[in-house]
Amino acid sequence: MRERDPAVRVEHISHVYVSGKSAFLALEHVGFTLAAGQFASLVGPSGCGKTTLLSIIAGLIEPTAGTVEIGGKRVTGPSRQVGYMLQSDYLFPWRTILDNCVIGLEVSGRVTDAHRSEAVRLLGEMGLNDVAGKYPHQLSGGMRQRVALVRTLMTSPELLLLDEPFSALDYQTKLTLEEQVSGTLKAWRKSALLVTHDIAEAIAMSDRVIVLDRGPGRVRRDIAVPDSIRAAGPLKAREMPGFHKLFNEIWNEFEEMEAKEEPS
Ligand SMILES: Nc1ncnc2c1ncn2[C@@H]1O[C@H](COP(=O)(O)OP(=O)(O)OP(=O)(O)O)[C@@H](O)[C@H]1O
Repeated sequence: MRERDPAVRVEHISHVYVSGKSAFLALEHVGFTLAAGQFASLVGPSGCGKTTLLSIIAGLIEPTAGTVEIGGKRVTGPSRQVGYMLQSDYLFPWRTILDNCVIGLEVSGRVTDAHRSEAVRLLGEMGLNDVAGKYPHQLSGGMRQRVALVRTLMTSPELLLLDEPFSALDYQTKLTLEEQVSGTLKAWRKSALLVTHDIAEAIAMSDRVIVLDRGPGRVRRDIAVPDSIRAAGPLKAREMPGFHKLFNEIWNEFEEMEAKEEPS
């Protein structure tokens, strides 16, 4: 990636799902740019196309129109530059935690002892000491999500796509993980796009919150999170002045979208 290339450039993305004779416009003219090292959240009403957009950026779905560039290169299919982390951790139950962590590298035939040591070090950084030889069923949901993050980071992606990775966790675990993931991604200078239904989580973790409009999805608002909130980190962000004002601003966008939908 050249110095000035953004992590992601999404231009005029539209997507139509076709099944049989019916067609459904899921996204229309979506465009935004994410600078290298930035963390942005995508929020919007259920069904507005957030996962579709993430899948297009990941190269898993070809858009009907428009282009995506990652690190200055046009996306034409899945790429090693992108790591995907989902609500479910998708760890293989028959593999140890360490073997799960290096699976992405193993697939491309490049696992070394140094990689295994790095995975153990990263697990330790995420507060997971002494788990390398265990199996996924021996770990809690929050621990497994941390393993999933280590597995994602092991392939050295430039961009992480996070699709509701914390939504299945209890509140306390979720806050702890938000803090750990955010700290790790900042330390590694990774760019990330997080899809979440949780407005507080979006503000607490991000440099920007992108609000998608009710279907067909379009960018409705692109809101910068003030420096004071960003600098506080996810846990403390919620106590910062300005947090609730921003929360209400985004909440009002959702209310306006809902009001527009209601039959007159
Ligand atoms: N394979 C598909 N075929 C047809 N329609 C689809 C398909 N996948 C998604 N859709 C529709 O496209 C729209 C956008 O779906 P998508 O899952 O991207 O929304 P979302 O914002 O992620 O939803 P949620 O917040 O509920 O997870 C929805 O109306 C959905 O029903």
